[in-house]
Amino acid sequence: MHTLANPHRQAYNQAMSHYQSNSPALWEALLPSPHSNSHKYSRGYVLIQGGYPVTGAARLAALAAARSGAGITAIAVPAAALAIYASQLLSIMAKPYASTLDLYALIHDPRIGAFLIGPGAGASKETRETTLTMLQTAKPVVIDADALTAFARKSDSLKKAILGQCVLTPHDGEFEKLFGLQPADQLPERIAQALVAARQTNAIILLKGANTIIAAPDERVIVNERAPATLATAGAGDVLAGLITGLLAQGMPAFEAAAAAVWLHSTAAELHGIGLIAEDLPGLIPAAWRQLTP
Ligand SMILES: NC(=O)C1=CN([C@@H]2O[C@H](COP(=O)(O)OP(=O)(O)OC[C@H]3O[C@@H](n4cnc5c(N)ncnc54)[C@H](O)[C@@H]3O)[C@@H](O)[C@H]2O)[C@@H](O)CC1
Ligand SMILES: Nc1ncnc2c1ncn2[C@@H]1O[C@H](COP(=O)(O)OP(=O)(O)O)[C@@H](O)[C@H]1O
Repeated sequence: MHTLANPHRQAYNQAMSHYQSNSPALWEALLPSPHSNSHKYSRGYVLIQGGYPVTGAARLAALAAARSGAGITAIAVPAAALAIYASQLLSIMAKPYASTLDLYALIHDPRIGAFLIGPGAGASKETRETTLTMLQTAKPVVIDADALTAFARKSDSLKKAILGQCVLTPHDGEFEKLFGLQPADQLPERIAQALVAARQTNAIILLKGANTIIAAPDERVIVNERAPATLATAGAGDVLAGLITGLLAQGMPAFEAAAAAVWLHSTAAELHGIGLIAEDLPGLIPAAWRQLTP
């Protein structure tokens, strides 16, 4: 039995033999594109849990989801925070909820294609329960930031709850809190740990860093080695989470959606160059997309 702390030699070998460097050839054919008969709902509806008092993170994620081509992006916001969210959103909708029941009613809208929870959500019991409610729909769910921390050392309960496609997007600190193990520095060990975590949770593990590892429960691994260090800036991870969710809502499979999002994110940062802040990234996603073969 492989464990995160002690991945078996076989897991190392698998890691190194399976690992592919991120490139459009691996996922380009699965990217969504609009059709002449598309309408906004058919292009994918993203629902993001918005937090309070940390409100910027969900808005950054929402901008990225919308720029990925999702037809509708909405943020479920606590009623007390509606004015804050609405004051800086135009095409993105803020959907207020006054109670947990209201929030769960928003989550059960049959038109929703994918969920994101975590950016600015607060690492609380409420966040954990909302995550479980999203997972119960069996629709794709991206679990990021505080929603990962809300399951600190509870990755078993997460596994039991994952019914559909799910992407977990930890940085090293979040990986450690969730799985109780600090990711290794060396790439082979990191890949092996991400693979074991993917198998243990039955989710895609996207372990962020200078090299980002995307590992699937069925042993597939992609490593993104081309991210510029300017991405080490507050909110860049929130943008990435929104981008993945937007691609999932448009029907892209989770492993490829994660790899494509990481590639677009790196390319957007490269196009900007020095002085990048997270706000710059969503607007550069279309230019990054245009770098792909038409
Ligand atoms: N504009 C905004 O509203 C922003 C909100 N954010 C939100 O702020 C909350 C806290 O996010 P944090 O990422 O600070 O999470 P945490 O506060 O949970 O974890 C950060 C801790 O993990 C440690 N750590 C270890 N390896 C790390 C790594 N590779 N990268 C980052 N930290 C590492 C750090 O030393 C730090 O103590 C989240 O809800 C997040 O979404 C941030 O994303 C930044 C932008
Ligand atoms: N040194 C680095 N070089 C390249 N990319 C990096 C580096 N450090 C972090 N990144 C990327 O920047 C993003 C940071 O995300 P995250 O740590 O979640 O930040 P935040 O929570 O502030 O949004 C991730 O996509 C990560 O892969």
